Amino acid sequence: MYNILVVEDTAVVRKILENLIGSNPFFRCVSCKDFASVHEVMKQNVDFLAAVVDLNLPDAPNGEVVEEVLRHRIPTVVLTGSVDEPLRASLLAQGVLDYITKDASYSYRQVVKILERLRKNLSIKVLVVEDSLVCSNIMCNLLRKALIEVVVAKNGVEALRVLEKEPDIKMVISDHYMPEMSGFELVRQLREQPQYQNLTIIGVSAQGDPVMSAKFIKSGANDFLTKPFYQEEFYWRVFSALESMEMMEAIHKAVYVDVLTGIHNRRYLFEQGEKLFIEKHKFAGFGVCMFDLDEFKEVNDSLGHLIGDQLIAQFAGILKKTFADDLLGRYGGEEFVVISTRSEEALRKDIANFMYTVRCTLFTEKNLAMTCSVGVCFEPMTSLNESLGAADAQLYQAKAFGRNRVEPYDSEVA
Ligand SMILES: Nc1nc2c(ncn2[C@@H]2O[C@H](COP(=O)(O)OP(=O)(O)OP(=O)(O)O)[C@@H](O)[C@H]2O)c(=O)[nH]1
Repeated sequence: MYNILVVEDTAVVRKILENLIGSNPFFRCVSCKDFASVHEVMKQNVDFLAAVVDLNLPDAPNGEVVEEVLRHRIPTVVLTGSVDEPLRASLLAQGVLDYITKDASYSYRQVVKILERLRKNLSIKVLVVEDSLVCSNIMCNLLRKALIEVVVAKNGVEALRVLEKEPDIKMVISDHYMPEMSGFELVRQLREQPQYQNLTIIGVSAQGDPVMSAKFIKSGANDFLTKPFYQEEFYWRVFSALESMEMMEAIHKAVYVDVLTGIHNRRYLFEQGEKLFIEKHKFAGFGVCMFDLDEFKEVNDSLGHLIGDQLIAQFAGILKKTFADDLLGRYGGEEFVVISTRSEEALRKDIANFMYTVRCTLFTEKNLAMTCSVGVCFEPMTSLNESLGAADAQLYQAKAFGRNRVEPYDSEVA
């Protein structure tokens, strides 16, 4: 739960903000109606994710509250009746994150949108690639003020090294003119590699070359910024690129992830499995394993489907942990498939470990002892479907031979 400080003297506006912010399950609203109460709250050393403050309060008519909140290093969004250029410049110079005019109900939803963005930013890491220290510092400070973690590189070569070391970087903001490797070249090289297809890239360059933005976007960047830029433009371009990225992640999850277990679904398994099958000659091996819980129907029938669901999810969790380096998916109800490109020996060892773990585990709150059967196909086949069919036939054998075993029978994995 994140605390949000709301400072607003008009009761109606305060109520609207309290309702909008309070209806977000991640936020707890702490509201103050005047400057005096802000002082009191500040004495309590509460951690605030952000503050939404009215510029003019009866006991602080000249924006003193903004200064006070910023002094406590709280990211601040200012609410104001109107804003002209001198006010805008002075607010931004003070270090305000953004300002919103109270002219429509949309404004208040925009406030919540910014707060929600700040919350999500806590788990975002951005790489800034820029050879000019001044420009790099401007961008880094803006990103940090919006609670984004920042790493820096001075050119494209360094950026590639950083990205390899820190795979959790979600976005790259890159200048073009840099020694050793330019921004275009960096974008081009990144887009050639499969692991960087979903990386969000914003190109940056100074005015002067009118086709620079087109060149950046054609090389694979998602957006472009011309230096010098306004703080607002920087933030809204970065934020909207992050939102597009998150939307794509959500769509990907809806299409490819099984809701109950959180592991990949059958669609993903087949799509990725086909790719691996085509390239199987490049790998140490190609094994297809089919896992099925034994006498699982009995659990549903005696304890209900909710316990059955918990059991399936727990079972999938053990699979995920054991076969972390392989392609794993939920094939059907309580059937799971692992497609491995590791050596047969390595895969056999992990199947044996998995069987051991399942036998030692007590499942769900009912402490159920369960077993599973496994069908494995290590043989080279002419298609993925044929490999899956062979593994399925072996699974059938494992069930027929009494369950709780691996087929083809092997003393090491049984
Ligand atoms: N709770 C729950 N049950 C599921 C789900 N998907 C499939 N099932 C149930 O899984 C059970 C599978 O039963 P069977 O195919 O007879 O297999 P089994 O009882 O495990 O017996 P063997 O496989 O022969 O050892 C059925 O009762 C399905 O309704 C699910 O998502 N949640």
